[in-house]
Amino acid sequence: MTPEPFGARLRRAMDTRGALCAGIDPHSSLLRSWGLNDDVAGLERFTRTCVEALADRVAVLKPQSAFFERFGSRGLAVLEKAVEEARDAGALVLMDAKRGDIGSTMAAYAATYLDKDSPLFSDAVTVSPYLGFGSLRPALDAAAAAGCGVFVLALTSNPEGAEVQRSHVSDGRTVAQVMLDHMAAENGDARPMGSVGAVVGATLGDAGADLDINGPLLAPGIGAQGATMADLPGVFGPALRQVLPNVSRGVLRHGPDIAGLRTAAERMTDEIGAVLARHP
Ligand SMILES: O=C(O)c1cc(=O)[nH]c(=O)n1[C@@H]1O[C@H](COP(=O)(O)O)[C@@H](O)[C@H]1O
Repeated sequence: MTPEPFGARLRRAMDTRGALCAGIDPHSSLLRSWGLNDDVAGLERFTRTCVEALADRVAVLKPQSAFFERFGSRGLAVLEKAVEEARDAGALVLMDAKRGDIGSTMAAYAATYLDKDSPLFSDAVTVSPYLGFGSLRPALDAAAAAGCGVFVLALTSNPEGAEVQRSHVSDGRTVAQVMLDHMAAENGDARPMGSVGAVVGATLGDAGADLDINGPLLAPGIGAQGATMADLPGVFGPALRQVLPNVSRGVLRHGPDIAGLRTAAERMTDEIGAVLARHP
């Protein structure tokens, strides 16, 4: 049986649970502020609390792989368990791995995150196209076959990204626009939207790019990096309904109290709902 495409699953999750992607980023400073040690036991406790508080209510959970990898195999075991439990509780899991490599190695990354028999099998994964969009082909194909998604970095939230992403290619487009055009071609006219998403920082002020890719637009940068939900219409314009705002530290700093985490996530979800209501 063909699996339901990620774009359709995400659209439903955003429409029913609200458009929020909550990050699970176990920074050592956050572990300490939660009264936990910066060790595997602290990581496990932190992660379990996030999943328990949020997986049954937010549309998407985005664990940042690096914070788990830094503890080696025992950190990865915590991540594997979190992915499984979060998916069981109804959240879509977007693995923030930002992988990008030559095609043959990309196939191994695809097998890691997008093969249903892998212990880290996730609903979607973040990838970097800056080895050339075509290098992502193994991940794009694996995602399509498994009903998964791929979020491709386009215009990142950090100020350093512009020197690469805003530079121009010979036909006058920016590098980021070339990537966005590839994403639009991948998504075609899929309904309700395609499964290839773009990452576009909420911090950008004005994206200055054509974001009409018929796919989701992951918008990190809200909260700790200074952007707010109210900035989203200015950045995304007519593509606002495709936007999936990501908040990590802005929610996590309200832990370890489960109710505190839930209230923070609900407030963020309500804020994006209010922004969408004002910009129908
Ligand atoms: O792909 C991402 O998620 C991402 C892309 C980007 O351009 N900027 C960005 O901040 N992120 C990630 O989004 C999260 C933002 O975290 P907070 O700043 O704590 O909300 C981190 O996990 C980043 O790695």
